This record gives sequence, structure tokens and C-alpha cells, in this order.
Amino acid sequence: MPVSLLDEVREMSKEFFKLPLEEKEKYSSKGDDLEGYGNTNAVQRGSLNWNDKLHLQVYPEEKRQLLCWPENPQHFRTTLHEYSKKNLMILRTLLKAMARSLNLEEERFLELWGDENEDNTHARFNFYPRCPMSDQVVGLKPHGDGTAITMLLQDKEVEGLQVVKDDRWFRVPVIPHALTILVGDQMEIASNGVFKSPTHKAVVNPQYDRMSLAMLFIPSLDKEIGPLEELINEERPQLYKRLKDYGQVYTQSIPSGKRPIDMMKIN
Ligand SMILES: O=C(O)CCC(=O)C(=O)O
Ligand SMILES: [Fe+2]
Repeated sequence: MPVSLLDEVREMSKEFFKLPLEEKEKYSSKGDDLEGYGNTNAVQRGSLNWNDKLHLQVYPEEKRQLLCWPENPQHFRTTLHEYSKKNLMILRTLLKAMARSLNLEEERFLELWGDENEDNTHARFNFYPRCPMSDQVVGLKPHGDGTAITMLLQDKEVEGLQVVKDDRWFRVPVIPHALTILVGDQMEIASNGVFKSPTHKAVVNPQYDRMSLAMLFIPSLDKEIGPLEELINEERPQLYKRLKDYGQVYTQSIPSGKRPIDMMKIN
């Protein structure tokens, strides 16, 4: 991945969010689905998120809703297309490495995800305007991602991502030329709990705006996801149920305030 492409994506994303509201609203959600420009969906993430977002499906390509794809900045669409292609290549390398690390056949996770014609990939641009009372708002509330894998491009200078480990919050440092990989719930399920989907949140800075771009890799809705047989044994029984379309479980469990992945656990 050329470093210049990372910078270009960061730049164009900031440029987009700085446009006048009327201009951005041209790309607002059409109908009642997730896609398009807007504030973080209140039902999905609670009402107090200090976050502006632009949500676009990038794969399968025929599902792109180009009406929501900005034409301002001018190169937005072509750059996002380039960036998505590169991300998918990295995803495939990553999934192979993750399979090898568990002594699985290299293709094992790839069989579930990573097919640009079948699986769903969404780009979620986040923008967190600076906020003088930053300690009283949250950029994005604590959550786990419902994806298989999330590849996050963080702001080059402004830190904001925090992750829970052992019941404590840890700050994730900014590394300008790196992507941050987050394991999503569906990878936790498929790996029978070996890889954990971390609870994370984004905090807001009092002085500086911050952006991030999450590429969300989601299995096709008709693929069944469940713990891989090779990872179930006497010492480690099957810990999660099998299902299709985890997105539904995810949305349904939001009102309960519980983590969606908990609904998938076999007790
Ligand atoms: O802005 C960030 O660093 C986190 C974004 C995030 O968690 C998400 O989009 O799901
Ligand atoms: Fe997230």
C-alpha cells in the first residue's frame, strides 16, 4: 500500500466533512438504510455520539450506491476505489496468516470472507469535530464490531481510539503509516473464541478534529458462520452458535445494552 494513498484518503475525507452541510447532505442516506452521509445512527449506537459519518458499501461492486458517493472532492470516488482494492489484498494476506497461526489450512478463513463478488465490504468514514467539552461527549460509544475484520485507517496526528483489555481502557497509538486491525465478532465466532473482538471506543479531542476510516469486511449474508470444526475439541468445546446474517443479531441486541456477541455464546 503506497503511503501516499493513505495520506490521500485522509485528506479527501477531511475535505469532504469540511464541506457546507447542504453539500454533504446531497449524499445523505436514501431511504432507510445505513448508507450515505449523516450523524451516527441513534438507534444503532445510542444518542450521544459526537460523530459525523459517511457510510458506503464498496463490494460487491454492483451494490455500490453511487448516489451516495461524493463527487466533491473530485477524485473521491476513484481514490476510494483504489484504496478498497488495496485493502482487500491486505485482508487476504492477513486471513491466510491468521489461519496459519492456528495451524489451519491457509484458505480456511478465506473460504468464509474475502470474495469481492460475494462478501460485503463497507467503508465507514468517521469525523469527530473538536469539542471544548470533550470529556462530556464520546466520539463513538464502546462497542465491538460486527464484522469479520475491520481495517482502520486512523488520523495521522490525532489520537482517539481506545480498547479494553483486562477491564481497563488502553489508548491505541497513532502510527502514521500503518493500518490498525480490529478483530470483529464474526472472526471471534469462527475461531471459536481464540481471536477476540475487542470492545473499543473513540474519544474526542478538545483542540483538534479527528478522522478515521473503517473498512468493514462482512461475510455474505447467506454464508453460515460458526466455529470451525478444527477448533472444536474436548478441551475447547464449541463456544458459539452457528448462524447466517449476524447483522440481524447485532441490530436486535442493541436495545438490551448487551454485547451482541454474548447472544451467540453457548452456555
Ligand atoms: O475512529 C475510530 O478510531 C474508531 C472507529 C470505529 O470503531 C468504527 O467505525 O467502528
Ligand atoms: Fe468500531
